[in-house]
Amino acid sequence: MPPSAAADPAAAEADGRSGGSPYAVETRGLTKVFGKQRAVDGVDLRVPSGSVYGFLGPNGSGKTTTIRMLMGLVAPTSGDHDILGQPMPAELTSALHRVGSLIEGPAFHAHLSGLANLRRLDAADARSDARTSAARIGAALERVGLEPAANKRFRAYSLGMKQRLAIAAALLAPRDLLVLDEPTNGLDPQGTREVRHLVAGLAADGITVLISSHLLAEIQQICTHVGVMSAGKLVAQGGIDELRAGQTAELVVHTPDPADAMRVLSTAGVAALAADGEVVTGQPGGLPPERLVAELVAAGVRVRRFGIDRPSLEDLYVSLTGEGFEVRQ
Ligand SMILES: Nc1ncnc2c1ncn2[C@@H]1O[C@H](COP(=O)(O)OP(=O)(O)OP(=O)(O)O)[C@@H](O)[C@H]1O
Repeated sequence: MPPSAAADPAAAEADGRSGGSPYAVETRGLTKVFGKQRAVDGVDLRVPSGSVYGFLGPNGSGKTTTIRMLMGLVAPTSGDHDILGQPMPAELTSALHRVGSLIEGPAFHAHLSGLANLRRLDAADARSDARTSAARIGAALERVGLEPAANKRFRAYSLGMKQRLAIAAALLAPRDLLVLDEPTNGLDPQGTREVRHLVAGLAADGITVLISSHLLAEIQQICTHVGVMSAGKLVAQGGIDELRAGQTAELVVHTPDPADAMRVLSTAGVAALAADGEVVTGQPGGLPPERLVAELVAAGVRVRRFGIDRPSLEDLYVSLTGEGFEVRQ
């Protein structure tokens, strides 16, 4: 099942995965002030159950602080939130045993194998049942594709394998929600692909995933929803298609007759017209593109190139955060 098919809040609500709420995470006015700085400022996060929610924003925009508040690791200055339909922090214990997280990353021992590391972590968890430990560890290793390397020492793992082991540690118990803070940070392209593939698989199993990143390009292929943070505020949030559809399309005409093109296009209802050399841009009105081309040609305008571009999600991200982006596969 693709992630988008899993993102069915109604189904999640009906089967009780989110305690009757359509959201796996919902915050209301979540705020954290450090001294004079509002690191997180009135954030209303809505992570639909079954979604892969990309929590995006430049370094320092408040993602980690938000995630730490979600997981009860730091107290909000104001605001409140529910996790899997349970109010926090009142239901911290009952909600959080269904939530796996990768925030700072568990401390693994370099000289121990992946398997031995997971055994140690499982034994250290007071809630875990020793009788089912071997089966749960085996299942977690299988889920992240590390059984063939289970007996290798941690220090021999690639960066991607190390990160997959950290995700396995978060999966030692059955989870409805997985919260991953910058899981692709510092990974090479291969490691990034491994983590992306793993997250897509978990989403297909019906686990809601909240994944933060400062690089949209790294995670947008697997996200059904995104939220964009900038300077402590959530500046955009929604389904990927919905956000893309909300962007204004731009008409671009390449012509050696820019003045005539602007006159014709203006009459045809194109707004915000501008010319830069032989390139004319504007916001198309109600007329379909073929009519605009016909009007230009009929008026004797020489059209060398004509296009209507919908800005990409990257354009939206850059315009919202003022942040450049690196394209990494
Ligand atoms: N314990 C703290 N004390 C004081 N300031 C803090 C503390 N934790 C975070 N901050 C500040 O709050 C702001 C938001 O930081 P945060 O780590 O949440 O951002 P981020 O988006 O996760 O960025 P990064 O990806 O770099 O971690 C930053 O300016 C940071 O310096």
